[in-house]
Amino acid sequence: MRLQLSSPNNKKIQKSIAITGSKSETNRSLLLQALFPNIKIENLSNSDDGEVMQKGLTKSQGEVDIHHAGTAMRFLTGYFASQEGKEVVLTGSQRMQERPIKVLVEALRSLGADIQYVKEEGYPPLKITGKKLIKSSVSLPANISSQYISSLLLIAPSLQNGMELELIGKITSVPYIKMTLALLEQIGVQTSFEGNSIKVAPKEAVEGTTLVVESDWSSASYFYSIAAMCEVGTEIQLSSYKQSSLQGDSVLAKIYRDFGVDTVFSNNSILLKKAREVKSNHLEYDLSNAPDIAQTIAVTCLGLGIGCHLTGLHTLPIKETDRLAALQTELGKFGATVDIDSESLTLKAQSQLNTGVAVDTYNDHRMAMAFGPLALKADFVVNDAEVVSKSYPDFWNDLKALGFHIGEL
Ligand SMILES: O=C(O)C1=C[C@@H](OP(=O)(O)O)[C@@H](O)[C@H](O)C1
Ligand SMILES: C=C(OP(=O)(O)O)C(=O)O
Repeated sequence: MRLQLSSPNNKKIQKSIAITGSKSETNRSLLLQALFPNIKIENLSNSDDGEVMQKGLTKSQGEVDIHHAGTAMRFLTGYFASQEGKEVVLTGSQRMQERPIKVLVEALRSLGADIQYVKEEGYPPLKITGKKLIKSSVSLPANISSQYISSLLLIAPSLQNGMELELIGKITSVPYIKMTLALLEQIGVQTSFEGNSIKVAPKEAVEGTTLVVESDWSSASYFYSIAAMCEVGTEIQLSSYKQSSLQGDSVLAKIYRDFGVDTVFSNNSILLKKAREVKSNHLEYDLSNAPDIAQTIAVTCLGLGIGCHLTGLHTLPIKETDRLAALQTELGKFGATVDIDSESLTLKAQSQLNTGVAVDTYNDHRMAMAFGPLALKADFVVNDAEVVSKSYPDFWNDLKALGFHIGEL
């Protein structure tokens, strides 16, 4: 699906949008529910990633295909490895077969798991023969993906002795690890995280608990970007959010103050208010704790003619696409000068945007969604726009509700 995007007629937007549940909280909660059936979940994500996770958890034999969902791939690897009697081949899209999983496989093997590579060593698909895992101590590198750590933590309470993890090297995407631990605490599991050591106590059963999934903060980022590019006086209300979030991307409320957007928390929602014009012409952020909002911020800067230097982006090359390369190419189509290295991106401030651009999305929902708000500044085309369903299927409809002109080509 190719979409032609152009700006709303009125750039002082006043609207409310309900956003689907966090895919990260959803996929953790679903796994915990599979282990402890007394758990109930509210505000589940309607995303593709949530759906493949839900479906995957119902299988005990044969092939389980999780498409592009990194969390489902990593979390189900730990789950199936620890389920005696289940035997599956866990696979995903072509891109998923290029996203590394060796660190997790080695860690699980050291706990006694039986996992074989079906094709290339270190990458999905995986043949997993579930076993009762007896050991409880494991150490693993922590600088590649926090999802490996969360995968282990999620099964930890179901092991007879719980788990002790030693994290090696600099820990990346830390808020996602803390989110996993917080959800374990919510179901009554004892955990501790000190320095590079995490401990999780075993738990035989969980009393009836309801996990209420907060809406997705990474999805909210696109509305922060819209508010930033709109006229002063714009107010966009998003639900359901809370001030003490488990999601690291809630740092958006702080970051977007630099773009003139204030956040007011009230009654389970946030109000994004474009309160003032931006004064800076260069901004710098370390996003190692919030990698999923890097694309949004880079595009906001482009739209506002602000230069930026974004660091802590070492995980971007192994996400849905190589996001550093993809950003350089697609920002470049609008005339931007972008330098990248293995962990950073630098965008030069510029005031003019090229027209007649078609943005490619590389099977990456965030490439499509990050560029969407830029229609406030220039008309352009988005290729393969349906990719948004990975985390936010209603994205284009919600943009239409804000007044964006969106037509299928
Ligand atoms: O645990 C999670 O839910 C996630 C962790 C992050 O991945 P990395 O830890 O690989 O950076 C993030 O990018 C991803 O969208 C979701
Ligand atoms: C990196 C992402 O997803 P995952 O790793 O779960 O595929 C994302 O949603 O930006």
